[in-house]
Amino acid sequence: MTPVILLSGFLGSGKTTLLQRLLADPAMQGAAVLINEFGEVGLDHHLLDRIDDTVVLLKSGCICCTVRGEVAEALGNLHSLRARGEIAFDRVVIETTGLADPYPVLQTLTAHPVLRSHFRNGGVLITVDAVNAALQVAHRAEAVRQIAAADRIVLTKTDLAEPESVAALRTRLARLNPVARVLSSQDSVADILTGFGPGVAEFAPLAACGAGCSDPTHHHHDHDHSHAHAHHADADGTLGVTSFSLVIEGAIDWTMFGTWLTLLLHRHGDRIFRVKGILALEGEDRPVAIHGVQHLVHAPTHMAHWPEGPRHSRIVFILEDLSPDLIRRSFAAFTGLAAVRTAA
Ligand SMILES: Nc1nc2c(ncn2[C@@H]2O[C@H](COP(=O)(O)OP(=O)(O)OP(=O)(O)O)[C@@H](O)[C@H]2O)c(=O)[nH]1
Repeated sequence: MTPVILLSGFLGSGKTTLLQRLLADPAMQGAAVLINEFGEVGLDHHLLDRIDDTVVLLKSGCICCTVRGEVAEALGNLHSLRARGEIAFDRVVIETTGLADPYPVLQTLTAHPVLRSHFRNGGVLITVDAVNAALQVAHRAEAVRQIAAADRIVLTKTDLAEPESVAALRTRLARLNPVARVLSSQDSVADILTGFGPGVAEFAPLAACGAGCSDPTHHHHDHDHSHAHAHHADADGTLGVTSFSLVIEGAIDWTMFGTWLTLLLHRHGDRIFRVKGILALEGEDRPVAIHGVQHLVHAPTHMAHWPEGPRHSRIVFILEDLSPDLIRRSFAAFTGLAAVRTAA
């Protein structure tokens, strides 16, 4: 039975960064990877820098409400390819969207008539952002569900947070999920992986079930249903959580862009869960990856090379109750650049 590790954690909490580290470890050389992102434009597979037949990008959408079938299909395909000797893998890592409830994905594994005889739950690894988690846990049930479903929690960005707030977060996490082991992204991959992969026990019983309960034994259809709709713009005009992207032709001036992004997140960060993008910057041959999470702007990083296709800047936003138009207008007014295309 091939173990399936579920890697989840709220938007921007460091899943792809951790995955990249894990995949570089010899113990994970044989891992196949499924990536699911919220929104129309997937960037994570580019940011991961590993492209082969064992990396599968699932179609956009929320893994917990729309693409369960796709997870099953993708796992089924991987299994068939391996059975025919076309690829090899000894475990699978699924990186879910930051808004996913891990439980339905695990349910897919254990309930599917075919998959259940080839794959097993290899553990739930959750990244928790030490800078933003307090806000996320207070306002987003998904963040609580992910923590409650964890076998192991990796605290990220402890290097950017005050020690007292990290200590308070650890106390909060222990209350939400007393059985998960909590490590930090500063820990070695060996420590993070110990107890993971083949041979791991089935996932631990959950404690501390409240509003964000993800205990399988407490899971009801009604709960699942309302949760699914909470991700999307409501029919009555309430915006809800929306995703859109800006595509910009031509090189961007970094100083101007950085100032715009900082001001935008300063003003609206509570309602901007995530900004990430690949930028074509003036004077740079290589693309630059940018990340923002709520009020936090991360240092930009150079990517190794451009992904295939036109070398346009692409910036993805995930917003709550904020109009994409506001972002578009603000971007155009500040930078003087109009997006050539936007996807809602
Ligand atoms: N300083 C610091 N930055 C980190 C750490 N972990 C992640 N980051 C940064 O956080 C930003 C977001 O990281 P990602 O790995 O893309 O987060 P993600 O959870 O995959 O994001 P989504 O898939 O959009 O939900 C990037 O700029 C990372 O470099 C950490 O431990 N310390």
